[in-house]
Amino acid sequence: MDNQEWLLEVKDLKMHFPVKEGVFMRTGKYNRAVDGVSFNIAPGETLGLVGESGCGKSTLGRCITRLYQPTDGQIQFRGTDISRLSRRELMPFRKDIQMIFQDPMESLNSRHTVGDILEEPLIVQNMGDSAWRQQRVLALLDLVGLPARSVTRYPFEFSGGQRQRIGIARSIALNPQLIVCDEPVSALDVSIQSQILNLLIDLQQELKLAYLFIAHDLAVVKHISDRIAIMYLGKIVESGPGELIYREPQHPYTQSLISAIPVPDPHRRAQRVVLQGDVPSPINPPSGCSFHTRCPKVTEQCRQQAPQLKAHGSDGSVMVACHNL
Ligand SMILES: Nc1ncnc2c1ncn2[C@@H]1O[C@H](COP(=O)(O)OP(=O)(O)OP(=O)(O)O)[C@@H](O)[C@H]1O
Repeated sequence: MDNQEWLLEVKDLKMHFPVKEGVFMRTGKYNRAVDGVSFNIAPGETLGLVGESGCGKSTLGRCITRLYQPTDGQIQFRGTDISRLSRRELMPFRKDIQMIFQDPMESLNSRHTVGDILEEPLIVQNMGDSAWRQQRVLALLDLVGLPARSVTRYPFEFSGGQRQRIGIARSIALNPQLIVCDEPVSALDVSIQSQILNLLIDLQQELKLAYLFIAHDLAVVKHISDRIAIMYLGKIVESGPGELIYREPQHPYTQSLISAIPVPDPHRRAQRVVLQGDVPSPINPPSGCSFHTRCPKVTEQCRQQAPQLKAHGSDGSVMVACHNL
């Protein structure tokens, strides 16, 4: 894949939050929310990023959109490392990388009309005159399946699914190339989830978008992802083509996530991999392989030595970090 032209190349990315403790709120320890993550996304591709709550998915997404300044590592967007650019230097990239949030109510300004919300990014980026922007707002509403009369309404007047459509309309307003979708359907009713997922798939084809699609549930990313990366305690433990990850999960953690997806097949259910204990804290991650405290296949080597991602699977397209393969 060396000749591939990637849209996004993330290299050894780290985001360590200082933990303030004691009466003097001194910083001694760090929360290693993202602890050396590397992956690529091609133009128009969807990478599904899956892991339990607290594994660092949102933090990773916020680093890529540069809501956070990462502690270390690189974020190459179309060949430029944006990980350390200043606010001003980031301006030309802002329109290319957008984010959709889990809770549209929190991310949409409730005191603004939908028209104002959708026009705002166009104004910030100095795009067109007022008449052009009004047309653009109507076109955006049409793209996400909302009626033109929505422009004068406020976010609270819409249902959860409709509000997420507004969030999506805002994210595509500036014709981005990459959208970080941070659990965009997790807060929605199951019946609405597939409508929003289908909308995202349609928009991707129409607008040639690439997605980093974050979810805690493997079932949600199944239909939308070309490739999937599994994250555990700040690190990617397995990544590869979605279909292969579902069919032949290699890492014991991926196997446990796959086996937790309800299937009507009693044979599959019998193979359920149940993990012991809770996810350790990213402030004091375990030595060696950070999954070893919950792994059913743990060995002495796992306790002492952190495994590196290595190529596995029938065609070598799956990367897995496990000593026992
Ligand atoms: N702004 C912040 N300041 C300090 N610590 C943070 C901050 N944001 C996240 N963390 C910590 O970083 C770790 C990873 O959190 P993050 O929200 O990225 O995980 P997540 O996988 O997205 O989980 P969830 O699905 O619950 O949002 C957690 O331990 C969290 O407490």
